[in-house]
Amino acid sequence: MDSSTPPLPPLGSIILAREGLTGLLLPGLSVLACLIATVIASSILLPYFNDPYKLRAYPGPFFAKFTSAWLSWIIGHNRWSETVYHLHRQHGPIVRLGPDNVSISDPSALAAIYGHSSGALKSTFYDAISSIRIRNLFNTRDRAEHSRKRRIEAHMFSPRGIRALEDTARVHFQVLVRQWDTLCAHTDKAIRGSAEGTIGTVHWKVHSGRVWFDCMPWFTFWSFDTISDLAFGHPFGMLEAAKDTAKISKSNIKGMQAISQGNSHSDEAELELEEIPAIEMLAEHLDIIVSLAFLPAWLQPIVGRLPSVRYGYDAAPKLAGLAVAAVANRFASKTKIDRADMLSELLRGRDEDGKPYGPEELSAEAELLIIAGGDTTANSSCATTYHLARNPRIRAKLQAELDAALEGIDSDVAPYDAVKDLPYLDAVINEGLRLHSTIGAGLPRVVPPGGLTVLGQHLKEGTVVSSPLYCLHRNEVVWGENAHEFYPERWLEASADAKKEMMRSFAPFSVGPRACLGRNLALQQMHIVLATIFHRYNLVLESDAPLPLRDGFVRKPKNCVVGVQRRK
Ligand code: HEM
Repeated sequence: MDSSTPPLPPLGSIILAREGLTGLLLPGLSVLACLIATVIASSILLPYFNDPYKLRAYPGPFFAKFTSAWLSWIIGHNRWSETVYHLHRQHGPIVRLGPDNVSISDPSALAAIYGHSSGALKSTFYDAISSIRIRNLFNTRDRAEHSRKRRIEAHMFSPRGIRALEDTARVHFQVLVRQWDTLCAHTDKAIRGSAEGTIGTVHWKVHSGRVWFDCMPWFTFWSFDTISDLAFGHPFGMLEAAKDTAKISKSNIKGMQAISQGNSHSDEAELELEEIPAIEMLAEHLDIIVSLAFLPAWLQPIVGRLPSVRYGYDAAPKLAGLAVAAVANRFASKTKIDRADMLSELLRGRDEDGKPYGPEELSAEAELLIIAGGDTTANSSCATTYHLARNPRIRAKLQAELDAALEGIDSDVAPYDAVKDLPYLDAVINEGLRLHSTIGAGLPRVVPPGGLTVLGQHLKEGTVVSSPLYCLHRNEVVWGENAHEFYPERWLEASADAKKEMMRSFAPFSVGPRACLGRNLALQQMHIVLATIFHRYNLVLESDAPLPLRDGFVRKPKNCVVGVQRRK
């Protein structure tokens, strides 16, 4: 043995030392454990017994009485709207969803909670939904800040503003049709009636005289390319590549600097870029932050470190990078500033003091357009397509209407003017929005000082209250026994009184001062895409199974495999 190596201590002394340590550690740990248990117990039990919002009388799940973690758990497991729906069926129109949170499912609740005179503002839930430090139109909770932003942005979403973007949007319908035509051509080339392959990342196969593929990615590629082109003047290029891919700035700090400097040495900002799967990342990110959003703010970043949620939680800077790169490129290229798109409108926008948006605020608003506009339109179009592919009678009736309206029009893409007032197409779109309820959850608001009376119940200031759209859209009292069926005729057959009741319960874009700003654009896009697809192709489902969904803040189809054949 090396003489410099200290001799090993006798075994007995190691045991004694350990016991000494344990003797010291154990009482310390027990005190700490007791302290933690006391803090947790008092933060859960005290509010329950004090009942500061006077919600104890309302029924609901046992754990919801004590902690908002119950609702987080439900959202995290993709069961938000469905769970709240079943709770209302079980308990009636008022259900407690958390220690300070109540859900009211009644048509009168919509105006009372979200209407112009309600006074209820967005809750802290919206603080979690931001990837850029500065707030955007959607997540700002301050009334004055919201009014300022809404004034700046409202006219670009007016019917006239949207019509001005139609030519830009048309290009992406054409690419969608070209890609689907290429897929359909495989049917003729298939040897002994079968073949398979991939285009980009989307798999297809031919059998039974049709080409079969998942149409959900195609709707998202189309919608994200359209909105990125309308918003930034540059599509992501997903449709052409048939792949979920977008370029972002590697460093948002450098991106912001490039925006501030507005360098114009070249046509593009000198930024290091990287490619990300933007749609997948956005979906993961939204799922995670929304499921954590009802937890206390200090707890969210701690839970966000867990390995199972880290990828989605940490995606925020990358998603911000989408907008930062696009805005930086736009600033670099002075020539493109005058292009007719939303970024030009945002750049021109001034508040009443003549102040324009700064670089960070501009990026925050541009990012919002992608997040709010891309996913929602794609999900609504895909869900409506699912119901049409599932119902041959309804599909044939729609196709007869489209054939008559588009006869003699020499265009692969249905012109909006030709399809915007078709009664059956309108009914199909309303029915798709009703039954699917793309945003189906109750949008949380805070009861203002002085309280709020909803459905005869006085709610105390500070209570979080919502009215779930999915439940209102499936209320059998309003929609009848077939409320769960896709039945567009209900919109055409209803008496004037019944229609009035239906409209009181129908709010796919929400109502009041925080209602969807992109409604006109979404409806225009849905009219054109559904008319174009169902006029040109016949679509059927592979199986009659229910549409698989991620049921979070946005109800997103996971996939929708259809068999497609050219009609024209
Ligand atoms: C079918 C498609 C769409 C549906 C179902 C939908 C639904 C909604 C709903 C329910 C809200 C209220 C959210 C809340 O209070 O938390 C909302 C807000 C908003 N939506 Fe949409 N939306 C759609 C498409 C779009 C599009 C295409 C855009 C723009 C590109 C857009 C932009 C916005 C904005 C900016 C807000 C925030 C408005 C504010 O707070 O003042 N939406 N949307």
